[in-house]
Amino acid sequence: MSERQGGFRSGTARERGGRSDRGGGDRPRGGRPPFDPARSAAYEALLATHRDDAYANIVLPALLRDRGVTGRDAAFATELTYGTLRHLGTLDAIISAAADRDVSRIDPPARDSLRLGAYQVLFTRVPPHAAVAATVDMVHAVAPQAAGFANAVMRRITEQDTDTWIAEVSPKAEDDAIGHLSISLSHPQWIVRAFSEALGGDMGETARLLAEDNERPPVHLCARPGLEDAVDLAEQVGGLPGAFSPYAVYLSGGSPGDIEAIRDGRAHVQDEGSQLVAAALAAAPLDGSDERWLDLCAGPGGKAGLLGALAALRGASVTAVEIAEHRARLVELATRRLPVTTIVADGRDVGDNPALPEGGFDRVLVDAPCSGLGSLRRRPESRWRRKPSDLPPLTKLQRELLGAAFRAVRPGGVVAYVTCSPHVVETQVSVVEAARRSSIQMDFVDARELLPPGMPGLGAGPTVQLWPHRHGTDAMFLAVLRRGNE
Ligand SMILES: C[S@@+](CC[C@H](N)C(=O)[O-])C[C@H]1O[C@@H](n2cnc3c(N)ncnc32)[C@H](O)[C@@H]1O
Repeated sequence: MSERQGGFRSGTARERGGRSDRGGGDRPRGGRPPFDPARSAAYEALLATHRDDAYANIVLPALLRDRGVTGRDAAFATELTYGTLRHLGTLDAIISAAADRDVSRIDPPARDSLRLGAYQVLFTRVPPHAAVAATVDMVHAVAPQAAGFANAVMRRITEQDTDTWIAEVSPKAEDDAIGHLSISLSHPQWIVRAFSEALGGDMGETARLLAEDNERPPVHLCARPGLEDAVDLAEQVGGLPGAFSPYAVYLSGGSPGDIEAIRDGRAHVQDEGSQLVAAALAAAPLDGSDERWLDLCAGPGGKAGLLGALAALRGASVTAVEIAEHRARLVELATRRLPVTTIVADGRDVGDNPALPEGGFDRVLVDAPCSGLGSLRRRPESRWRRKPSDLPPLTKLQRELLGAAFRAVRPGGVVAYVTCSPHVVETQVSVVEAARRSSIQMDFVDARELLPPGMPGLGAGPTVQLWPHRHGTDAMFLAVLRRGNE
């Protein structure tokens, strides 16, 4: 990468004689700007997310690995990258005010350096003088002509605390509640509007949700029923059993890949909400046969792993359908030694594909492709990448897949419709529309009764919306429908 594109010179930070202290350090003799490995990795990762549309959670670990950045430096790089991406809306508003020009008019290399610098000053404990020095050094390296400008902007940013800046750059809540939350809690306006609609217009609760999206997400494990016990697993990993799912364990640190139970297929990584909605399908009461389960959108296989373990306990089996070949392979890996058959197919081909006969299944899961607005805390850049125009093709697909699920389930059998999005267009509207358009009679089952007793904040039913700020889970939506006995 050339200097003009904003990349650092080749070689690792250490090779270039950089320092790894978080304060940015002194300029080394010889006048060459210092680099520290954490900040340079964060800078490159940030650049890649908008230059190459990269995913931070893929590009950053690769950068850290390639450069041999580990331990505290790796943790700091991760905090800088993810934190800057999550708070980008707030940071850009403050940088624009401090620079007296819109961020879109600042060259990308200087802009990304300023974003990282402003994040350190406003949202971390890095001493402001160290954040300023490190940012100016970074700009010296990636956009030397802008070093004086960056110095002035950074110094202005340190002149006020975070709350004062936010009050200055965001509209007043009483004048523009959506605009206020959008800037102060760093989400695009259309997403704030969608969340507030799903929360019945409660702006206080919307603010709590947005704030939760800006936190580092927890890692949840699923102890596969019949193979591992959640309390035992919690002890093994030094974590805590989950609050709601009987299979959940909250991991407090360390890498899931190092856990023996995960390596040998007794457990897997899965958000607790995702566990709850998959288990709800298995919990729905059923008259008659209960042997053939179908997961119509299975990749990468989190829910198929849990359903497969539950099916094994009951002598049932799961057909896992996935349209993308590489994701189907992930399902196969995730369900080894479980009674799960994975097929690469279009889930809408029920009745045309011999593996997907009409009326051939007792329980069907549609974990539909969706906007993913319910897991923004896990994908820090995605709130800026998603657009309202993504929704129409997704909702069309959701309704078609649901229609196929209605055909696939036998009379008296149950269908669970799940999204990792709380957007009402993808949740309530999709499910009601699909039921209305289908010639098959489908009746809502109260999904609240299929979740662990005593779970708070489940609303008035029959569908359920889980929330990060209420339940500590991703914002999973669940509707359960039973096919009429024609
Ligand atoms: C939300 S993800 C499913 C997550 C999965 N159930 C889990 O828990 O790991 C949706 C999946 O549906 C797949 N998909 C999209 N269109 C499909 C179709 N027409 N038929 C089958 N699968 C489809 C996507 O490739 C994606 O892997």
